[in-house]
Amino acid sequence: MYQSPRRLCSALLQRDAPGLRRLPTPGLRRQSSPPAAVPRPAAAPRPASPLLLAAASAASGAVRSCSRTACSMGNGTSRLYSALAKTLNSSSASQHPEYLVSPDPEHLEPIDPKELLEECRAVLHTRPPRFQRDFVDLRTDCPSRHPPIRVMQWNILAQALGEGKDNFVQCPLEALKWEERKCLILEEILAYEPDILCLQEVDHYFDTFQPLLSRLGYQGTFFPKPWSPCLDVEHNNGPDGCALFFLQNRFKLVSSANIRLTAMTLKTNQVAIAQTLECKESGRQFCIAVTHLKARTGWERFRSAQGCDLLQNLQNITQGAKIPLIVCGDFNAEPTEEVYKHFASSSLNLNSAYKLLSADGQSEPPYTTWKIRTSGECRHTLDYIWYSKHALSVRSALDLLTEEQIGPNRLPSFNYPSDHLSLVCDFSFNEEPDGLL
Ligand SMILES: NC(=O)C1=CN([C@@H]2O[C@H](COP(=O)(O)OP(=O)(O)OC[C@H]3O[C@@H](n4cnc5c(N)ncnc54)[C@H](OP(=O)(O)O)[C@@H]3O)[C@@H](O)[C@H]2O)C=CC1
Ligand SMILES: [Mg+2]
Repeated sequence: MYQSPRRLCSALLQRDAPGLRRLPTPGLRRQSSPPAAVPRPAAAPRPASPLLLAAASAASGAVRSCSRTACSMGNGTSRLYSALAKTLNSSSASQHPEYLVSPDPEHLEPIDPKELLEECRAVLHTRPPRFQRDFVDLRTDCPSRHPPIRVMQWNILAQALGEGKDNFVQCPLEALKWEERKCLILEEILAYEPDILCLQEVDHYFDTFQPLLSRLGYQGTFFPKPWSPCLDVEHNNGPDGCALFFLQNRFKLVSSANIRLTAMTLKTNQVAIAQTLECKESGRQFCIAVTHLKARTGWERFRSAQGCDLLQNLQNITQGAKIPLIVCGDFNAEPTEEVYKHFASSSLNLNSAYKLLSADGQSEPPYTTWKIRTSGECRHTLDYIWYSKHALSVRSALDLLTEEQIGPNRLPSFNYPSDHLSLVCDFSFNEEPDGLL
């Protein structure tokens, strides 16, 4: 049985990365006696229109050519609102066919994460406080010489699906307003400072996540679903898909593959991104992948086939497990499903990181998504972070929200932006991986 973890630690505080840029998150770090919720400090009121007007030019591309001289550092608020404000109507990814191409980071002015956080808080000042979650210390005996790699897995809920298709009957539409919900998503990312961010249901890549996260030092890749259901929603913002971001000061991109998953040799509507990264501190390479498998009951065999295809692709990329692997995803499958069993028994020697939060290390958490649809309450474990169990160790994992925190109306809510919880783990390389990875 899954039990509440006991070994709590403040991994946000412990996770030092000497010589590396860490994203400071004042006010979000743990206190010695953690409250159930993290209050947002009094925030400045939203700036007047001139700042929002400045946003238009930034998000429409001017930001890329805005030199330090032209945008003085003194006007940080203006620059941040420029980045935050929704000004682009990126109506479809067809406007941006080069999914792999990120703007040259040298042409993007860096954002101070603290300032971005303050901007988010200013937008969110009428919302209830965000929930407190703790990292659970899972450290094994073998200390690592290098700072851990923090990986975040999150189905952030596509804006078009949340407003148009998902039928979250207990969630008021007001709670889903993009201008505020995007700040809740950004706040969550800024709170946990992931080195690698694996997202599903991203339908605001080009106008929100790519420009902002690249200015925070991330390199991003987006692969939309070929027939995204978002496109059926009126006033959609383009297709949803998977996105993968990594911190450029920690990793070098070695190779990248956008994979359209097949099932029984047929091309499907589900995708994955797999990248080989090299750690700049240790020189060690590993593969990181993100996917979102087919949803809904009745599609179990289809998901299983998609999982087999993904495993085969990953086998090829890792040259039969010669480099370690981390696979993040919304698998849309409970641990009882065939696709889960394929991953658990694969020759790639994978383990599911969140099992380590259970007392016996063998049980998945009771839920990673919890929502109420017209059909009733849906509480499921669908999201996973798989890792090469011989080559990598999980040093800590972020605990899930409790039922009490989630509340009677479940997710999404005014406090939490998605129907899926984020999963966050700290990994380290084992110094001497035993035998085959
Ligand atoms: N124009 C065309 O020719 C085509 C259009 N399509 C469109 O795509 C859709 C199917 O695409 P596909 O990729 O297979 O989608 P999926 O069945 O995988 O689901 C799409 C999204 O719906 C969410 N979802 C899951 N269960 C429910 C539910 N009970 N009610 C509402 N939403 C739910 C899922 O969220 P989560 O993962 O969080 O559970 C997921 O993000 C079609 O319905 C159609 O709209 C598809 C093919 C061709
Ligand atoms: Mg969904």
